[in-house]
Amino acid sequence: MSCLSVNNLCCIKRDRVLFERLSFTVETGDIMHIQGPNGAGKTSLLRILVGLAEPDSGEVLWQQQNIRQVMQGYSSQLVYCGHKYAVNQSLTAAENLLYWCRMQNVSANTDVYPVLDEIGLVGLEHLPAGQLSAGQQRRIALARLWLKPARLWVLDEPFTALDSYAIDLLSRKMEQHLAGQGMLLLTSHQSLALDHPVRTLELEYRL
Ligand SMILES: Nc1ncnc2c1ncn2[C@@H]1O[C@H](COP(=O)(O)OP(=O)(O)OP(=O)(O)O)[C@@H](O)[C@H]1O
Repeated sequence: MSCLSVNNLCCIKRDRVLFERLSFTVETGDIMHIQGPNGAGKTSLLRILVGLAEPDSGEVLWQQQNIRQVMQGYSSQLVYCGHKYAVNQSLTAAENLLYWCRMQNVSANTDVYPVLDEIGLVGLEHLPAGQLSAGQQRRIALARLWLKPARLWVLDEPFTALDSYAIDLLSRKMEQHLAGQGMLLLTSHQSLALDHPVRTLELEYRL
């Protein structure tokens, strides 16, 4: 049984059809790398897949049910990191993560400091996120993957702004997630260096 099924999706923005009749399934242990030129519709697709946007037609099913009908259960099994950091600039890294954990119903006892240590933010934890570099802010956003147990990760350009250490750390984290029966959909303009077979979905830029 497919965990995620995408059936006949169509997305139109400003009279331009980004994609139509798009169908695929994602099973346990699958990683799908969504590729395509700037403006092809990759972010638009991810936003539909996580329920932040509606398709013009078609449907997204989670365990055979439309995500609209099972949004609460679906969200509990999902971590979405958009291409913007979604990090509050006035809060520290730890405050951002604790706030996010509360929003996501992740255990109130969650200790974010071991995660900050693992992702290389110790020593910076007292600074507001707005005073951190782009790569450091990206690390805060990606720390969510360490904090919430979720079967499905949907990541929009997760490697952007990361240095080689952080790219390697995230790549190993992705491999662990997939080996543990997780699923991953991501966009990336960079090629992936993962010890796991990668499926690709190419979106064309349609005029
Ligand atoms: N809210 C919106 N209103 C109108 N047009 C939009 C909106 N969001 C996206 N678009 C348009 O949809 C097209 C696809 O955008 P999208 O962000 O999905 O592309 P992408 O493939 O993710 O690009 P990139 O590789 O640059 O991140 C673009 O032409 C964009 O201008």
